[in-house]
Amino acid sequence: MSAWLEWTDTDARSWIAVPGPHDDKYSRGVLGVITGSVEYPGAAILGVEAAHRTGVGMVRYVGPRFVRSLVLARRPEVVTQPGRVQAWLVGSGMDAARRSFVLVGELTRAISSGEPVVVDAAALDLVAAHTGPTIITPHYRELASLLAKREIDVSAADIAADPSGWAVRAAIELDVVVLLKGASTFVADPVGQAIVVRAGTNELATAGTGDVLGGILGSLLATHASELRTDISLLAPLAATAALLHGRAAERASGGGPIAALDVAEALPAAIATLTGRA
Ligand SMILES: NC(=O)C1=CN([C@@H]2O[C@H](COP(=O)(O)OP(=O)(O)OC[C@H]3O[C@@H](n4cnc5c(N)ncnc54)[C@H](O)[C@@H]3O)[C@@H](O)[C@H]2O)[C@@H](O)CC1
Ligand SMILES: Nc1ncnc2c1ncn2[C@@H]1O[C@H](COP(=O)(O)OP(=O)(O)O)[C@@H](O)[C@H]1O
Repeated sequence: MSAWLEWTDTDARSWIAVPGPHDDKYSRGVLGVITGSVEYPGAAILGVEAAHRTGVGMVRYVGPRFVRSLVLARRPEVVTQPGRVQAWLVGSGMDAARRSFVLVGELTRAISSGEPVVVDAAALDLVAAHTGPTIITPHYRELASLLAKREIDVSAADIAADPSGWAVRAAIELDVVVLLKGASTFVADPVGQAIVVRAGTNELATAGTGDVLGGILGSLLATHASELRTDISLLAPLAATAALLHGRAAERASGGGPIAALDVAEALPAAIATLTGRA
């Protein structure tokens, strides 16, 4: 039985990298992104927007060609040339049933690159290829189908009834950090770290907010890539920090009213300024 640490603003503060005078775009970290598809291009835009607004040296978007032009139309600062990256975000906004052979190869190469990686949505079934620091970001249905592929008979309803227990079980079973999404977010790693994040608003129950979370987390991994190389235990607090930041940005965007996912991404800079005491 894990003892769950409730993550606070004070905990999260020190996990957000603030650039200094000696930083440049490469020293801050480059996030490689393979997300979006003809079916779900918006997920790529949401993740890229959130990554930029969390603070990162560069976003290198190398997802499907059709999506690149849409991402560039929204964010001209995105680089679409392949090249070195310090972390990856893969899988949001894709349909596993429609992945091409080439795309599966690209996703697998990123997951097995040894760099820190966030594996979301339609790349979850490829997670066994991981070789470096890896976080998966399923919701209940996604975790249920991922575990079913490993012959663990569990439904989304079972996971909803015991999300903390299933987060721990999945982290051990898959040997990765699990960030299990829901009204509360449970982060578990294979060696017993267990963190719950309750920041946010129920208004987050709207399409695309998970894609925004992926971008936030990718950004935090890219900006901590050198520390992660020597200490994989940093993944869980970074994941919890991403969820807390996501929640605080959502509260700010909502102000008590409804939100759309892009509003959450746009509220990130102000949420970070407050959290890091620079507001
Ligand atoms: N703007 C975008 O491009 C967005 C893209 N998204 C992407 O969409 C893909 C699928 O994500 P999901 O979380 O939906 O995947 P899930 O596989 O969890 O959900 C799909 C299932 O939801 C159920 N469902 C569909 N419509 C329903 C309805 N009207 N009422 C009740 N149940 C219904 C069906 O059983 C369906 O098989 C992911 O790749 C995700 O990243 C989502 O994040 C939403 C926003
Ligand atoms: N009722 C809720 N209250 C608070 N947060 C929620 C609620 N429902 C979902 N969330 C959060 O919203 C996000 C939804 O992500 P996800 O299910 O992947 O949606 P999408 O695939 O549409 O992006 C997650 O961060 C999750 O923790």
